[in-house]
Amino acid sequence: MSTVIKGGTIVTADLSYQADVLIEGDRIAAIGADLEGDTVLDATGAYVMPGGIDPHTHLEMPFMGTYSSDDFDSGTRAALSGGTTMVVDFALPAPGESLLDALKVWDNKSGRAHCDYSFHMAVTWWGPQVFEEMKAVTEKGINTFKHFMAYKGSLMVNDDEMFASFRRCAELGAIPLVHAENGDVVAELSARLLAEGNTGPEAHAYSRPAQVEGEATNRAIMIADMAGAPLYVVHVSCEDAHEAIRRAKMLGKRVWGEPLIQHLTLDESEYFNKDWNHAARRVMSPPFRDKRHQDSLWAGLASGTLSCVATDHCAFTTEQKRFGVGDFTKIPNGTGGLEDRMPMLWTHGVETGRLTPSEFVAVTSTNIAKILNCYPRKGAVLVGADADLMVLDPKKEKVIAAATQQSAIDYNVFEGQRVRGLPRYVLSRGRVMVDDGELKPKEGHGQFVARPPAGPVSTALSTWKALTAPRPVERAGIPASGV
Ligand SMILES: NC(=O)NCCC(=O)O
Ligand SMILES: [Zn+2]
Ligand SMILES: [Zn+2]
Repeated sequence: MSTVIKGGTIVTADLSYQADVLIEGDRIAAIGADLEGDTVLDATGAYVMPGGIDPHTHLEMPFMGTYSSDDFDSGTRAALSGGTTMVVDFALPAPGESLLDALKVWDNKSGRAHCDYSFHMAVTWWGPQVFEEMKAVTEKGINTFKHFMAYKGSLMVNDDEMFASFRRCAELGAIPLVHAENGDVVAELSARLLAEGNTGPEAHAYSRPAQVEGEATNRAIMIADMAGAPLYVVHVSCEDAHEAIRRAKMLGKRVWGEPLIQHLTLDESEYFNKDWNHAARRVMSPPFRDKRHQDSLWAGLASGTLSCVATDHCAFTTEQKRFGVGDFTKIPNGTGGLEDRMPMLWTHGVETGRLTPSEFVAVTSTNIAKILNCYPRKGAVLVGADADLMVLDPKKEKVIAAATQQSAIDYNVFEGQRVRGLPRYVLSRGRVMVDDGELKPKEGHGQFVARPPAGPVSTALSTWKALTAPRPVERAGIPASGV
């Protein structure tokens, strides 16, 4: 059985051109004019592009006394319905737990996935066992390790632990990721705000000013540089963090920054809404910022100083959010966005002229596939690549509404937004998952995508670090051993 996508404009991270795409089995078999196949998908007037890759999701994640409500079933249905064909979730060992045991738990959960997926491994504690197991984790096809610099008392790791883990990443050809907020300062500010009677969701934003993110981002960059590892900074929300990344990049450091669609399009005024539920539903870390910070993020995407747009999809129901009535520090942190990332970015990015269609492809798919070392299997429209594709109809539009979403929660932070540029078709390894706008999911279709270590950037950086490493100066008559 073959499928041909006919009459569309192929958009990749560097080119736009007219051609048909022939798919045989899981893969793209040919790209060219007048191709024939058993099934024909009409892409006239539409763009054929790599399916989105969301590098930052938390599906069924144990967090703040509960579990995020979207699992690999509802979460990947939401992904596909918005044109995302691969998600990368975080395996999260409890402090003291084996990394390999945590991986088994995530393997079990992901059996329900409708689209392909991979994992990052979180480093939530440090010791010889973690050091050893990191190697085994990379051998299982996970080349990224996440570190929380916030959430003091639960997931947070300290600088010495981060330095040790980053060094291990460098040795293994892996990439450390950081949630960059100064957890000590956040804990202090939170306690003070509560003591002063600031208990509502707006205090969440006050407790995490841009400085806590800027400081932690810069600290992580410097620690990674000293450890000889590249660095990926998740959910960059502000100019302070972007500035640190931009500066590091200009100095030749290997750093990537990931803004979220939420921070690009929603602002801090949400936290001052008189409706407690409205404000609490938007509580996430880092919090939403103001227009100056949003402009900085958009500029970063256009200029290339920021690399990928993610969602950090971590969805909690209103009932779960209400755990924090009377104490904002107990509101589960997280928002949804998997279904909305691509249409929101197309609408607010491409339709406004902030991004070109090729830049849209780069920041939603191709850049992250390269960083995670699964390109060109993913993130490409090339012969031999997985047929993970979206046919985006620039004229198709809808109004975002919780009532019609795939996500299991009872609201949507983008409720009421009119978006254009919706999927006409979405294919996951050749299977049509969205057919003329209608979702046709298949539970269990998703497969794990193994991502080997020692990608090109890690290899180049370790070569450079070896070349510039400290070495003794040989001096006549002075033995190196001091004897
Ligand atoms: N971002 C957020 O508030 N929740 C999910 C966990 C994390 O990424 O920090
Ligand atoms: Zn985070
Ligand atoms: Zn996250």
